[in-house]
Amino acid sequence: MGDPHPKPTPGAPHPTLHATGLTRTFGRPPRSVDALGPLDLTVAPGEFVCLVGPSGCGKSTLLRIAAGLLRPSTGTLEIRTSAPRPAAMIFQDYGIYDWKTVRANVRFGLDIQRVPRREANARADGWLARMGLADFADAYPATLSGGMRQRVAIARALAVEPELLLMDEPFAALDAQLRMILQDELLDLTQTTRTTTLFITHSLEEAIVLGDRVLVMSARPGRLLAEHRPPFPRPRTGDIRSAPEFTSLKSELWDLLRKEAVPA
Ligand SMILES: Nc1ncnc2c1ncn2[C@@H]1O[C@H](COP(=O)(O)OP(=O)(O)OP(=O)(O)O)[C@@H](O)[C@H]1O
Repeated sequence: MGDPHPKPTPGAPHPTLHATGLTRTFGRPPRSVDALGPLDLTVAPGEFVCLVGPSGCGKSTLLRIAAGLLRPSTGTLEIRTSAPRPAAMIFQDYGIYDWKTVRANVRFGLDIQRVPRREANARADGWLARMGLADFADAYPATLSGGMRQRVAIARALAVEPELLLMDEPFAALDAQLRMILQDELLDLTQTTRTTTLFITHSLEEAIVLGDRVLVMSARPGRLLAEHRPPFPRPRTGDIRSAPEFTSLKSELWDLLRKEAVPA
């Protein structure tokens, strides 16, 4: 495996994430499972890339490799950052700590980075305010709704000002209405911060609303089948959901996905 965090060449333009010939197999023959690839992927700085694909096609595997939680079987995945800023990952199960207050949860990554407490609290409070959670800084997560907990997880990930945001179905467990609200919030946030994002979802609507590019993966082992650029200029808002181009792109993507989703 290549060094996932190589030193950038000064002044050289570079993609933030670059995967080449990436594969991952789990287990040993005869019981091995080819989960992913081969797959080549480049995500440019500031780009928001959405990945859709049938269940079990290796999406989470790709994200875990990108997060440095899993090694590829072959190929390389490089993440180039211009500053020692981390990649932040949000899983669909939120991963927030019930025994910490909301503020302490949001401050978590900053504490690891040894940001002084006063500054860390101020940054955490700033993100809580942006996520509409200012009044809940001293509350414990158990007292929050699912959507509020998810916003805490997003605030925690963004508080470290990651150069790369890795999101694995972050809104999957939410009801449709809340999901739409959080999509719009994320759209607004990432268009302001220009955070490079790799976002996994089962929802084609979500992918089209959020993505500069929507990549469609094949059934396992997941390879890239197609790439679409939703034809909506930025900054965009959730209003694009009612555009005719939105509906036609959605049905085009669904046609592709339906062929892959049918079990062999
Ligand atoms: N640790 C593991 N050991 C063995 N097999 C694994 C492991 N992790 C994933 N797999 C297998 O690899 C394949 C891809 O899994 P992965 O979770 O990446 O898919 P996915 O596209 O994220 O699925 P979903 O959309 O259902 O969340 C699946 O067949 C899964 O069973």
